[in-house]
Amino acid sequence: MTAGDGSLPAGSDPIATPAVPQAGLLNIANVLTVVRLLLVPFFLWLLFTDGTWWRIAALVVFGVASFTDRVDGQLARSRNLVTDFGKIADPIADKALTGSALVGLSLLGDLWWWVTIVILVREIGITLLRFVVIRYGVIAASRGGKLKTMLQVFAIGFYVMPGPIDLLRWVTMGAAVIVTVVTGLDYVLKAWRLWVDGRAGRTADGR
Ligand SMILES: O=P(O)(O)OC[C@H](O)CO
Repeated sequence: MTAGDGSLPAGSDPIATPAVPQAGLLNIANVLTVVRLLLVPFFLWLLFTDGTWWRIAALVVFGVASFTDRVDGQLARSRNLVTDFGKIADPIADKALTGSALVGLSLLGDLWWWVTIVILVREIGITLLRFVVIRYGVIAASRGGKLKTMLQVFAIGFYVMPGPIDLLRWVTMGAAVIVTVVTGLDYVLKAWRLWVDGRAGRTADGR
């Protein structure tokens, strides 16, 4: 979505009124989203390299990439830099980062596969569901969805972090899985309501 269409209000002086700034594709929020995507293969390379210091390096890269997720959203909203590209690329970049980390950890034997599969099914399923109901409305990220992302990031961080912190790993990942499933079901309910209301609206219009 652009910041505006750049047109001037009726009757306004085109010389005295400054042009409405438009959010270009190449803005700081989108650049951070792309940086996050580019960090994914670098993170995986570090994760699969044997040794404690490589693990710490992977943790740092994962932390930086996750931090860009917080910053780009805030910048986009506060500086009116929301674009269609950002709306689509931002959640994809989030899910590429957490999804690849989960698959990487399971491939290394550090994380149970069922955890990775449950989270991936929810994330991919809800992303597809959003596209299916888009003609009836947008299912925006809920507070629960944001909490879910935060819990996933901390849980993955603890799994990447070297050291005897298994209890911390299990507790945070357990919480992440529960919130992931519950928010997924909540989105399914929202999608169902949108679908039913949308179809009812279309029938009432006679279309
Ligand atoms: O649960 P979702 O799919 O709405 O994702 C939430 C976002 O990652 C929050 O930034």
